[in-house]
Amino acid sequence: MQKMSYFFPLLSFSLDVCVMHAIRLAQLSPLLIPHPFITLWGGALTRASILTFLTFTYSGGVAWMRSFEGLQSLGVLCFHFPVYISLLWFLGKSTVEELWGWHSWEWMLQGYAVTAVSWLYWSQYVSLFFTKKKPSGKKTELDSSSSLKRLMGYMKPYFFRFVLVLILVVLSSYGEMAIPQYTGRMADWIISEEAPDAFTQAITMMTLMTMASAVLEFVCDLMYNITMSLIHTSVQGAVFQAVLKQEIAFFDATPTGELVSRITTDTNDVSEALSEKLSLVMWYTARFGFLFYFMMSQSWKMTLLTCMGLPIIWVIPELTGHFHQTIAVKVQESLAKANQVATETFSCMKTVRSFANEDGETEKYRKCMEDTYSLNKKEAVAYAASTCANSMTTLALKVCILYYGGTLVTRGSVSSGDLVSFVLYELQFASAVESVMRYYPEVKKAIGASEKIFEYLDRKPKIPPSGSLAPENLSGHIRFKNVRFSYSGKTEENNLVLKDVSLEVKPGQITALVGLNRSGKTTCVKLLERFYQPQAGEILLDGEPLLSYKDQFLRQKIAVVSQDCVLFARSVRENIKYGCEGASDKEMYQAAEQASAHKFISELSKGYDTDAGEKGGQVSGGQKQRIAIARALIKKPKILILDNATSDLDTENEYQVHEALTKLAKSCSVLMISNKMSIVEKANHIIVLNNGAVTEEGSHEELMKKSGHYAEMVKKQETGFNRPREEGGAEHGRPPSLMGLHSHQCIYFY
Ligand SMILES: Nc1ncnc2c1ncn2[C@@H]1O[C@H](COP(=O)(O)OP(=O)(O)OP(=O)(O)O)[C@@H](O)[C@H]1O
Repeated sequence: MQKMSYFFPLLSFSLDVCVMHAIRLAQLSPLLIPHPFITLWGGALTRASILTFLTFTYSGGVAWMRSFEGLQSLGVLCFHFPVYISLLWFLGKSTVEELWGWHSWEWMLQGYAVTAVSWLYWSQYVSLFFTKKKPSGKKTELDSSSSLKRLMGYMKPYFFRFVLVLILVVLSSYGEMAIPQYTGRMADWIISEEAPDAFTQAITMMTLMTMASAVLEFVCDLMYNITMSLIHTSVQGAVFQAVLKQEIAFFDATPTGELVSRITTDTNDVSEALSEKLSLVMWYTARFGFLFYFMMSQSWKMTLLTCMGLPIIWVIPELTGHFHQTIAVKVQESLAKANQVATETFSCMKTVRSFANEDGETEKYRKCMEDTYSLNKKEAVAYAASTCANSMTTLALKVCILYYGGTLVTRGSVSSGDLVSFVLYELQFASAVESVMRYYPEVKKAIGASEKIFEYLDRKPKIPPSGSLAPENLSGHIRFKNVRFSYSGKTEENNLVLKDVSLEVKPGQITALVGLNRSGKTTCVKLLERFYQPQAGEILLDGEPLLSYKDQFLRQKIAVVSQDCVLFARSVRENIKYGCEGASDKEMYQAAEQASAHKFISELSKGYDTDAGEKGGQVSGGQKQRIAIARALIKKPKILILDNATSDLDTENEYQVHEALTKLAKSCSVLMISNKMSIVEKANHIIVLNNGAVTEEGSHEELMKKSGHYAEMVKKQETGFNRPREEGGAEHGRPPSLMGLHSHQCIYFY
């Protein structure tokens, strides 16, 4: 079957030759002699039908022939003569020679050459603009077209600027045509020795137009790049905003690096491609248009010859270049092999020496280098051949154009100046077409890449809509009623992090939530902050579902300080006033006093204006926590949550903070998560969480009497089960109320 398909082109060609000869004979019949156009079109139709019939019916046919490209090439082969000859007739040119000679051997082979060139054009270049190489198929096409629409949306506000840019591109490109155009005129002047005015006029026009073109190009580039930077900034801002709106689970699942890369790298890549590459595509397309127009106006025949030659001069160097590339890769591999031998030998030098194998290794290395040398020789030949093919094909096209142009000048069809202009146009034309072909796919790729950015812009955050409640008097009474929750969203018992949790945090009290690690304490806080939604049960605030409150209102009323509290790389003042920029300095000092932070902040080099450093790196852990507590207190919250926020405090500060909390608790609810029993035992109410379920609750004394989980935890601390972190360190300066506490109060539980 495979063999048969090689036979098929030969069969088609033989059949085509027979058909063409049959048409030639038919044309000589008395019936058709007076109607050569009927023979021309009828013959072409017959030829096309027979070849198509063979393509579809012959079982050993080549599949490519049945594809769109195959049928298109067949169409070019059969119909380019009728179209060309009819066009000549339409333009009033003589067609006798063509009408009676189109089926000759010479014309027929020429027809195959034209078909091959047109196929090259299509497959290598034209199809780039439509369907070429789309491995992911339809979706990519759709994606890039919808991305393009979205990008256009961002360009809309600058519509008039873009129109102006386009006008400037067109005008400036037109101005660039002055040099070839007037050089041709000057050549004509030299040959025909016209009046000196013509020369001066040509040189003046050329200078003026070129200067105007350069100025317009400058203005255009400036305007375009500024506009693209504006678009870049607005896209980047929109992506940043869209990312910030996402639910916390999205941030859990998406690595920070990826988020940053989308906002910076991806938007930069797209913007760069659109600023640079799109601008080049615009310029070269405009140049291409003018060059083509001027070339056509000089001589359409020479233009056709140029267009026929261009794919050949691109394809041949591409093929030789490919050969060179393949050998270059082999050279690299061979060098890597030699390097490996050297590295291995040096790293195992002791083994080599002990086996006295220095000569063996040298021989091995020499062999590798010999291989590299022979590949280097091949590479040098391939490089030379590639360079030579490049210049030879360019030269061949130039010679063809000059030869053909010379013939036209001799015949008087074009002037010598026109030929000079044409050659100069042709020089720019080849590079203009090549640049459009090169940069257009890159622009398309960038537009496709913008899809990734729009993915974030389009993403709807999986957060329930904000409620409407924002009562003036919020007491801060929290109730968890049979709350069940899992991070994965799965509701099977073994996936649940919280299992039917019911608890209450009352205003005017300090409530402590304790439990072993990973028992779900922080998860309760995250649910209170509405970072996640419980799968079952409900959370009530002052008797109303948490969801019915306004987002902004809740963020104001609930303040959370966690152990891993983050300070921003800003001044301490900005950190404390974060989110409460309107707060006065007096309020800031008050909050800092309550958090036992005022003294140490005042002692910092620049006081409240000291930079906290990256992630608060300029201050110690305990100081960071106190600043974070001050940041929470300045909000005057109705619910204050301290999630292991006092773990890094020394005893004195811990005492002061606790005093402040006790005062604060009178006007709000304080929920404290801590494994530091010295603090926990002072809470009004203690809730013990074990493996996602509430196992005990009550005051310290009540829980100790129960001898359950809580009592066990206290006992473990007392017996020093866990690593002590601060032994006796608080003796000096310990405040009276903390003096004489049990030993467990100085032991931290992890
Ligand atoms: N973002 C998350 N995605 C998936 N699982 C999580 C996430 N955060 C916490 N978990 C898991 O939920 C469980 C409870 O964690 P949580 O942080 O609420 O416990 P905890 O009692 O506060 O623990 P610790 O005292 O160690 O802070 C743990 O098994 C933890 O691995």
